Amino acid sequence: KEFPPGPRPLPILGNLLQLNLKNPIADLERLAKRYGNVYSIFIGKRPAVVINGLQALKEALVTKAADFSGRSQDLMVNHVVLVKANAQGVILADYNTAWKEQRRFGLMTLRNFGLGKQTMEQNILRETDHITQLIEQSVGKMLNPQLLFHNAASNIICQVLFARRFDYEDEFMKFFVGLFQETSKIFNGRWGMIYDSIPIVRNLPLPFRKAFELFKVAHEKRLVMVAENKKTRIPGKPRHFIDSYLDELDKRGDDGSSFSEDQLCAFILDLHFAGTDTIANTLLTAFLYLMNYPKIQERCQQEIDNVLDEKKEPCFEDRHQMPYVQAVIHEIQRVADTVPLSVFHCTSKDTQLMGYSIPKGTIIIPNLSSVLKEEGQWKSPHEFNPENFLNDRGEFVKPEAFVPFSTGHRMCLGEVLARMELFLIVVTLLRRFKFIWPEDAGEPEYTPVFGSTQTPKPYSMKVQVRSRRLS
Ligand code: HEM
Repeated sequence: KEFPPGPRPLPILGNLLQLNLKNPIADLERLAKRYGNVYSIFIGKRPAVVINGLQALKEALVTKAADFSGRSQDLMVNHVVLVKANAQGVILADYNTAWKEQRRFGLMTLRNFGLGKQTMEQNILRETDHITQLIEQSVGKMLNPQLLFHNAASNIICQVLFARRFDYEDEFMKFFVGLFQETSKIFNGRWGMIYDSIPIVRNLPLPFRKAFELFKVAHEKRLVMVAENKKTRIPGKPRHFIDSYLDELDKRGDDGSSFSEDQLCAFILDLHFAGTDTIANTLLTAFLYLMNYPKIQERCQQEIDNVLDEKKEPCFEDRHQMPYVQAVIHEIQRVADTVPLSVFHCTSKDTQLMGYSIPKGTIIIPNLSSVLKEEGQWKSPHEFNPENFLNDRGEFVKPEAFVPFSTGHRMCLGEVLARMELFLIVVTLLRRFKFIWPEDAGEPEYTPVFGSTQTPKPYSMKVQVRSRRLS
């Protein structure tokens, strides 16, 4: 059995020059046409296997999850995270007991702080009320929503982590939102690929140093946050994620487990990062499309008005009465393609995939983007069309190829929170406002800016009030 085929690598550079480093998605698609759904590329000297299409993705991440759920430990992103913290958190932790312990704790704590309960919905609605007020102030003017959604998403996850929200002008808020926006474009972007491919350039003063500097400052800020929190904490009475983690640390003492304050700092940065940039970029995509497909926007508004009627605000349960809105939100996530190459995985043992041999330690690139627009899986793979999620009776259905959160053991830990946020924010804003693409804005640009998370190119919107506030 052979290693997957792929373009011939150059010494030292690997396949660096054969990929458009600004946005390699089209090149990865071209290579799949030439070499098939499982092929190899070289990141410098290191082999990586790119997995395309649902069948191969499922075989790797679900059927053979135990072999394919590791994380490479020597990419730029690992070095950046480790620059100060002595721990990898959960996103970058390898597939081992430490990751399992941290992930289980994370899921349980998210549940305790309101997932599936009213508290989380209330937090989301409160933040949505805040952005509603800011949008109201922009009626009749041009509004750039770029920071608005990042600030809102950041505050929602901050409620879980610290039980507090920040003013949008607060330095803490501005620093972290800026950090997420900037570094998410460096990691899988051109400079990240150069760093990963050519080790001798790593100490040069190139743009990737910025990520190291920002993460150093981020770590200092986390330490202050944890220290301040300790002053007011009452053991056994957790108010938020940090308290719960410190309680767990007390309980475990020196039991040799993976729980530590370094881990805590890395974990809260993971959740804050993953919970902000993904949601904000999906919301930016949502309103870009809704403005440019006004009929779809109106149909959503009709359904929302019918279901909510005189109800003051929506709740997550309302989604079951709103199949069209559900279909639209899922279609937005499909075209938003927010995390196109997932987080890279790594094989944890010698294994096989679709008949090929893949040795332990090989970087695995799950090309989620390829599945989200795979022909044969969708009614309209290359168009924005909510029918992709509706059956003949107009009921909401979710095809198996809907994998924006990935699949298998490493699947997104924040999926439920993300779905709740997207539904409550989109429904609340569409109920209250009509969003209009400005006449002088020209043709919309749908191709996003590539990165570990993708962002729509900046745009402005016009807003009209369409319903009164209910009390
Ligand atoms: C639209 C929103 C979101 C999308 C599209 C998304 C997507 C993803 C993807 C593709 C992965 C990688 C999975 C893999 O390695 O196979 C991931 C991992 C992760 N996500 Fe999300 N995510 C979203 C929101 C969130 C939120 C709100 C949180 C925080 C509560 C979060 C926390 C995480 C964490 C902690 C991981 C790492 C899981 C692990 O390695 O075990 N995500 N997400």
